[in-house]
Amino acid sequence: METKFYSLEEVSKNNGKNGNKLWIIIKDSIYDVTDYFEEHPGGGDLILEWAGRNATKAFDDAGHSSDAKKELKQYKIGEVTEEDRKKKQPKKVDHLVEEVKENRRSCCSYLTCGLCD
Ligand code: HEM
Repeated sequence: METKFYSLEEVSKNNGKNGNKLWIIIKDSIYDVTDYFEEHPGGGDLILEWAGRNATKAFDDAGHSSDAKKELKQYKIGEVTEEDRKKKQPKKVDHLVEEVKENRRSCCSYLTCGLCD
């Protein structure tokens, strides 16, 4: 079967919301996990969090078994266009908020280091 190519923008529309499909990207391949995510042994939320986005790192970090990697293959529907493979996907806002909170915390600990009572 011929490989279908989708842009990151098209993938991002398939975010599982408002009746849209739920697609995720793992290593430039696109997977339609609409009918799978609720059966996911690690819980549906873990997959939902990556809906319409690149889940490669999360998938690898979870240390999936070879069976899990085999299972993944059956959901493949296409690949990211050559053009878009080089593009970085925008970070999720939640992550940025967390980063800001972290920075603020280290700022506060600096101010309350005990030297300026
Ligand atoms: C279609 C995509 C995915 C498939 C087919 C899949 C499959 C599986 C399978 C079969 C397991 C059971 C353990 C194993 O065999 O490794 C598992 C566990 C797990 N998965 Fe996934 N997974 C997918 C996506 C993801 C994503 C995107 C994440 C992101 C964080 C994730 C996180 C985890 C975690 C943390 C566990 C461990 C759960 C536990 O042991 O309690 N998975 N997954």
